[in-house]
Amino acid sequence: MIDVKNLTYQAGNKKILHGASFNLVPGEMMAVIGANGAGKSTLLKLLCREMEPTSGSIKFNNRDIESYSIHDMAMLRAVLTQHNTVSVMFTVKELVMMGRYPHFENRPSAHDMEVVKKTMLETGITHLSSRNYNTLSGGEQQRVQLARVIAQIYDRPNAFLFLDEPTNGLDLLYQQQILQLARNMANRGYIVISILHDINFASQYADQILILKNGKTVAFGAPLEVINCENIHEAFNIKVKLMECEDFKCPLVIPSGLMV
Ligand SMILES: Nc1ncnc2c1ncn2[C@@H]1O[C@H](COP(=O)(O)OP(=O)(O)OP(=O)(O)O)[C@@H](O)[C@H]1O
Repeated sequence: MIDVKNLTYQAGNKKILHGASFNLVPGEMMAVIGANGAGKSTLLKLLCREMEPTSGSIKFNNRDIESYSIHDMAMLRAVLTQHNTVSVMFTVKELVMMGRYPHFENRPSAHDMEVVKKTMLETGITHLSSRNYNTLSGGEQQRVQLARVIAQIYDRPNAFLFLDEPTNGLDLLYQQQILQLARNMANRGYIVISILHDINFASQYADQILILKNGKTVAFGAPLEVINCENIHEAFNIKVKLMECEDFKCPLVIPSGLMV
């Protein structure tokens, strides 16, 4: 369970995040959407404990996150960041094994190797196993990175998966594959939080959506409750039209011009 209350982050005089509050239960996927500079990455960094909040609280499974050791945090949450350049030559299998580093000291156990094998199978990258990671396409690399973070928490059913714009730079097929893999993790009981730029992907894949603008919460709730013209105007400063679509949890959002 993740319980966030009144989370605020300030840099100098600038409030970057103001009083964000939400809670998520196992099996839920939350998308964080909002315009550039809305505070999405700041929120994710606070959740990862990469930065400390100015005020407010974050509880993971009913415990303040500060009470977890660094090792416990590595067992509890895995993070897919945006920039994953690898300067040394690693095979795909070696890179996915990095996700298991918090689980062993010198050598991976048979269990670690089994987890890497299963994760590669589930993310559809087994055929790339011996390839040099740096020779893969952007979409293939993103799937390998996702396999790495899934391997980190594969055998931790109460864990969380945090994704920072995981579909960035990917074609439509890879975008769908990455989000489906994230959705599958939520369906297995993990809590997944993903920053997304595409509102329609957010409403298609997420159970909850947090909409931010200038660090403030515009809305938090199920796609049907929060995806409407008013909230999208408010958050993105654009006009939109809504179109009913059978397979979506809420109407499709179609940009229809700038606000005057
Ligand atoms: N340490 C800092 N000092 C001053 N301003 C900061 C600091 N960190 C972030 N900001 C500002 O806070 C705002 C929110 O940044 P953040 O990276 O969280 O936005 P975002 O919603 O992830 O944006 P994007 O969609 O462009 O990635 C931005 O205007 C950014 O310039």
